[in-house]
Amino acid sequence: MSQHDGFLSLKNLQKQFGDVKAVNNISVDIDKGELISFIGPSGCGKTTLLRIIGGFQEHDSGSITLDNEKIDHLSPENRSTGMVFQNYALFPHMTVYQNIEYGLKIQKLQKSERKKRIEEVLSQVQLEGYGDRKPSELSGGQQQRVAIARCLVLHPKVLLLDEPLSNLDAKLRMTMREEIRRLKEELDLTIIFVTHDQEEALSISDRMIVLNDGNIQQLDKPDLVYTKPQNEFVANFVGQANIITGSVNTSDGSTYFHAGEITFNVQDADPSEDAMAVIRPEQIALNTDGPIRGEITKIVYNGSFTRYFVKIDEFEVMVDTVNTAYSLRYQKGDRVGIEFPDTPHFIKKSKKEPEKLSV
Ligand SMILES: Nc1ncnc2c1ncn2[C@@H]1O[C@H](COP(=O)(O)OP(=O)(O)OP(=O)(O)O)[C@@H](O)[C@H]1O
Repeated sequence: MSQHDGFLSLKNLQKQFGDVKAVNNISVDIDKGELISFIGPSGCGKTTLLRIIGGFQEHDSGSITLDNEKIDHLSPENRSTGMVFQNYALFPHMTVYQNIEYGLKIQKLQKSERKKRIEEVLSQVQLEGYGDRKPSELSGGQQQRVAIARCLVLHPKVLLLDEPLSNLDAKLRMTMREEIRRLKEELDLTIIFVTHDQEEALSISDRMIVLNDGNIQQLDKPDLVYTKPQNEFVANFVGQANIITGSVNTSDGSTYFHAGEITFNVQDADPSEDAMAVIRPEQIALNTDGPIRGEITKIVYNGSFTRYFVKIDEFEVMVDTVNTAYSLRYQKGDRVGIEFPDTPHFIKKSKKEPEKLSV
């Protein structure tokens, strides 16, 4: 094994359905105890990739190793991977206890050992005392915990979660994110977490894999995906971005980026390239007397912050301002000064026109 092989190692995984390359030559090394999310728009291949790892979908080529063992040829039950499905897939006629016991019976564990393990896992997911209930007598969040408990009780090496929180309301989603992080820390679990929700991926992951059309667009820690997106797709899919296209040139030994009235001093850009500056809405400030001026064309109130759309020459930028008791409020039609960050993040201009994405 090379020193780069991870606890879970995916090598050149490939899966094609007809003409669609659902998973296109994906290689990733995942560490033990790491929570890694697969994120991307509908149809980008995240569920297919997860199902391949869990053994529910055959791949065309490539290999998977887990804890130094090649697992490609093993059936799902023999892989030491536990999959939690989006709809939980609990048996409705069985109690919580029986649902969790099911896999242990298949493994032919003795009754006393089963009881010990079930009590332990019910405590881990904070459902002590719920063993006799049927799934229909539980809230969505509690059903989710049972689904996770049913996997954990089998002591999997990797937990595979397919959009696990999508059926829960916004508040419960936040609680369950913390619960999943707590379980990961307490049990040193390795978790793969599929979601299309960028905010969820940013807040729960140790690292995230942004996918599009079966390809990895970026694999990084959440803060780097957000602050240093590798391309226009990532900049648009994870968070909201002002993407300003400009020209790069050199004068007096320094390299500059120009877009209309806006000029940035750029350290690393290649002067021969068209570049794009990626500026998050909260990185721009509005003031009353700055030199770069624009007009407010639209205002969207979001509770904790207000988003202003500001037209400067031929382009428009989004600006988010936190709503404090002291923040200035502007009106539609106001002329304002616009303060850009000193050093925005630059990406190379995409060769093809980006797809329009709804996020
Ligand atoms: N069994 C199948 N037969 C044919 N095509 C499939 C099959 N499963 C997936 N696909 C196609 O493969 C691509 C990736 O699908 P996949 O379900 O992995 O995407 P996803 O990112 O999980 O999407 P979603 O968020 O909508 O679940 C899509 O174009 C999909 O239509």
